[in-house]
Amino acid sequence: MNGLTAVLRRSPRAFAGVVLLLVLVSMAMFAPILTPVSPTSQAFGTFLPPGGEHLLGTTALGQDIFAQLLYGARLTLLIGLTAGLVATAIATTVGLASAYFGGKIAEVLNVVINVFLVLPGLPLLIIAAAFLRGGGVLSIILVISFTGWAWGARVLRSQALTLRNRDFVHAAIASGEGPARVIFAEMLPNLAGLIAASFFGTALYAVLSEASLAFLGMGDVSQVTWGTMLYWAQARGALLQGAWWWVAAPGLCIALLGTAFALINFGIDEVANPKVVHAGKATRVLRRAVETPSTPAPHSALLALHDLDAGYVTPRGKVRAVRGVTLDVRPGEVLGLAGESGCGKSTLAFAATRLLDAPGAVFGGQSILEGRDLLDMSAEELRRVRWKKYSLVFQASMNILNPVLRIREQVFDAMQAHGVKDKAALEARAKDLFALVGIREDYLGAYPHQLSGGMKQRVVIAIALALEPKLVIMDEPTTALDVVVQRQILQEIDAVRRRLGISIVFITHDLSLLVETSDRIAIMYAGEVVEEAPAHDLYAHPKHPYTRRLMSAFPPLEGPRERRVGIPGRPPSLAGELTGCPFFDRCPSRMPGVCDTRPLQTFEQTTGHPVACFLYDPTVDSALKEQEHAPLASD
Ligand SMILES: Nc1ncnc2c1ncn2[C@@H]1O[C@H](COP(=O)(O)OP(=O)(O)OP(=O)(O)O)[C@@H](O)[C@H]1O
Repeated sequence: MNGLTAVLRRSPRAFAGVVLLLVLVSMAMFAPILTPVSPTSQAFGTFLPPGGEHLLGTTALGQDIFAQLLYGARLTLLIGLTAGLVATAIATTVGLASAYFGGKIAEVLNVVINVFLVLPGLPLLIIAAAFLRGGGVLSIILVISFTGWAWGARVLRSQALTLRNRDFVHAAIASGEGPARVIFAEMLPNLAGLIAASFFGTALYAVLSEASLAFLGMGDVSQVTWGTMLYWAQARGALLQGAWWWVAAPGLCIALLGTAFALINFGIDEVANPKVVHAGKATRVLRRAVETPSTPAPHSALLALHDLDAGYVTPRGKVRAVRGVTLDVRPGEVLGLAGESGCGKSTLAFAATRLLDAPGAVFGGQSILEGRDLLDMSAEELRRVRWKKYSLVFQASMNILNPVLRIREQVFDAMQAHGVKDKAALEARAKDLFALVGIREDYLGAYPHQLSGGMKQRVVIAIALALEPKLVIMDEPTTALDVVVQRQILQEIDAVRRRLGISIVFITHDLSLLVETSDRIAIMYAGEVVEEAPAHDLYAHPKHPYTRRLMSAFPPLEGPRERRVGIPGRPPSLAGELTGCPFFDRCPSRMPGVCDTRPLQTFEQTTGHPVACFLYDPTVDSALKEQEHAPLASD
């Protein structure tokens, strides 16, 4: 309704079209009031010209043309609007299904669309009408719908294909929404303008087709429509008899109806705001969650990764971006995950939550959440647990917000997909969540483009928290925002964590930020976790040479400002097998003959502070450990 008001307010053409359509509809509705004469009554003189008793004259059989026009509007409109509706429904279903499902289903549907597109319209219409002759108005509607849906399907499919790849659709799928919900609740509102345009276009086609069929005598000529009026005028030689009014009246009405549809169509095009329809750049915020525990995980870990191996299958072979990672996330803690860009942090997050899409793949290992291996779950089990047990927030995740849905609906969506139906409960929860992440509740009624980046990111965090998952994985959730907003959001995340007692995995390359916000920190390098320790311990006593280097690359939390040094060299390629320590080439403490030849191992000198470095291997000679080396590789 709001959409219609907007179209009418902003487009004079649409306004004119709607007024014209209303006039024609009123003619049909109020026909008995507007004329006392029956359209089939033959009680008058033949071929009487317009004027006097007969406003638009009479036919060869002495019927009143004005009465025929009013009553004829009923069937003509009924056929036009119903056929438009049916054809648009077919076009929308076929177009969206083809875009959503892809693969074999799309191939079959595309063949069907293309076949209907290449079949010549009018002959097909005539053959189909001849086949269904005698079926009355219903058969005419069916014939027109059957021949008129393919163009709309093709246009909708193209637009839906671009939507299908938008992040908010990926996010909706990941958050457990089924195909019907994704198609109808997420994609369809974005296509509303196009669907409406398709409807009016098809309705116009239907009116013209009905007129053509009737004119050719293929329709039900015993009924009064504007088309059959033309048929009888032609059959009785109206123009030869000089009775132009018999042809002009229905002809003009058909033209006016066509104009009304076309004007509305233009108006929708004008108003279908590209900012809204094509809004938003990228977004990568996904929200997900996991199901109930069957057995408690070892070490009471909430999430336990065991020897997780994951990466990408490329034409040149496998990229092993995550290499045998074993890591626990404990209840209620913030686990920070840090490392240089490209070390596999995001791949780890996606693999652990089973969200790694092709060409990504999990090559082995386990990801056990409350006793259940996520990697072993069926799609349905996974759908049930995602978002309810765990959720994810990614960098620029605000782009998962659907640009044409109000924020409220999108916050509700998450909860509704997991069974919360009561409107009052949804509203109350949404308000609570907004208070939690520091947004005024009146923004629930806003559209995403009315919010700043920081607010959108908070909305996404609110959505990720909607079902109070036990674990929220945040992959650079604030990197796209300015420092002040970043800090505020991080403080709020921490407050939420304390209040709800959830665990957070916080991923960033900013180690100093992690030291401030995390309970424990794991350092990743070349796909492996090379050091893991309580945040304060890691800050005060970093053990791995890589961690030390990483630490010195960031400003200290306190004390005078100093020039920071980067880490010379580059990480190794993850495409091949790595022998020994992956940091060997860049390590100032490397021990040739040890670090580059032995399989990497983890040593735990201090409890709770394991480190994958031979400097902590008690079997290695301590004299060897004291040598410093310049890095082999340089930037
Ligand atoms: N689609 C892909 N195909 C092949 N390799 C990929 C693909 N996506 C990522 N990689 C590689 O996987 C490795 C790990 O990437 P990932 O994005 O997980 O790292 P990251 O630590 O999260 O980096 P950043 O901090 O920049 O996001 C990188 O070396 C990257 O080049």
